[in-house]
Amino acid sequence: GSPISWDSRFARRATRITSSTIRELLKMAQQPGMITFSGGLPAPELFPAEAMAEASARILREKANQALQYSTTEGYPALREWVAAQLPNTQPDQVLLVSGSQQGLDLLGKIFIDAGSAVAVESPTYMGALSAFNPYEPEYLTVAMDEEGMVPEALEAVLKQGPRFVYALPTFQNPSGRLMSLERRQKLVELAGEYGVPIVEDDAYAELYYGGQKLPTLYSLDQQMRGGGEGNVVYLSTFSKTLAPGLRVAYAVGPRPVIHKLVQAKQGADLHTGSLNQMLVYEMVKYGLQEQLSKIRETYAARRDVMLEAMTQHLPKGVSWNQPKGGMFIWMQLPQGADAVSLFKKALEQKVAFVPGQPFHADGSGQNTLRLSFSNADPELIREGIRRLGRAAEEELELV
Ligand SMILES: Cc1ncc(COP(=O)(O)O)c(CN[C@@H](CCCC(=O)O)C(=O)O)c1O
Repeated sequence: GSPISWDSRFARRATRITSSTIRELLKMAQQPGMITFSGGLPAPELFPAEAMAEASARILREKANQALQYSTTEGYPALREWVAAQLPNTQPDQVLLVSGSQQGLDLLGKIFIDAGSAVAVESPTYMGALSAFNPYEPEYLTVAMDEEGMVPEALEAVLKQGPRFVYALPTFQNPSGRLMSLERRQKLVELAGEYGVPIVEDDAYAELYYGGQKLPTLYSLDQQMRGGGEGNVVYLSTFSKTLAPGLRVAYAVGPRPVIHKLVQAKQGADLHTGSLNQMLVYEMVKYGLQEQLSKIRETYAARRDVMLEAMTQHLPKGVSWNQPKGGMFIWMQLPQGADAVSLFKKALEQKVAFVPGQPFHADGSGQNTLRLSFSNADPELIREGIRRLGRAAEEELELV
């Protein structure tokens, strides 16, 4: 018979499933000699591999059955308790361990989004969230930001349209690096409460702050505003940026009805998060992560400073960027009219890679923006990579 046209056989939602720009670019950046600032990858030299080797050997010697058998969807009890203890007024039965916060985003899309539902997102926002939500066919309402985060007037105009939830990254936002001010956090929680719109707080970079003190989570501000009780915020965070992303262990915390529904959705997705990996994560965090966290903060802050200095030295005028106080990313704007994808191609010729910014914009804008990750290259590579980027940018901007 005639060859099968699979495209015509896929479900309608499959047409909303496209490849992750970051993952595709990471593949292209595999070329020898390439310096890549693409993925938000932790520095591998900081993985506590030796301690993990000992801990996993001990787990397999002493608790092989629990580590290798099917386990509960909710997650490893001791780790649930540990996570609950990190957040105010939170019980273990409000915690679900997930296979990366990426799975948390997918499950949240699955339980909250119908075809055509309005979903409020920042502009720009984490493209992985858009990839997770897209198959459920939402209509995105984008909320403008300034350096302090979402602009309240823009947020209120969007909340009035009754979105299923607001997806917010208040702490060292991916991709913009922005830190939402306390005042804006309070405003967001108040307005969302007033309009009865749940908040999904993605706090992947909570611990990656370089100087300055931690600001309260939306989750805790919401608790305070309500004087305790179950709030309006589903909180996501992960062990990927502080321990190891390859373990795929993260967590969702929130009101019991939401967590219960997420558990049911997860049962149909992957039954449960890897048993051994959860037990290993618990062994690594039960005595605290302070030593690991201070190593990470010191290393990433230094790499950020080297990149910022090199950018000042090598990038042509007309290019602008932020000074992130934490996280892994520097967010750059080319002059209006310049095209970051065209620059990306010239940069590949110079053997340097980054992530063009348009895929971070749910409304398709952002053609002149790009994201650079500073976490996964040593200072010498960062200087050389930015020198190369400067050459590519000179070429690109001559044409504008
Ligand atoms: C805001 C935000 N939320 C969730 C995730 C996914 O983290 P998990 O490892 O799934 O916990 C991430 C990870 N984003 C990285 C990782 C993607 C890299 C890759 O696809 O390999 C990035 O933006 O480059 C994130 O930034």
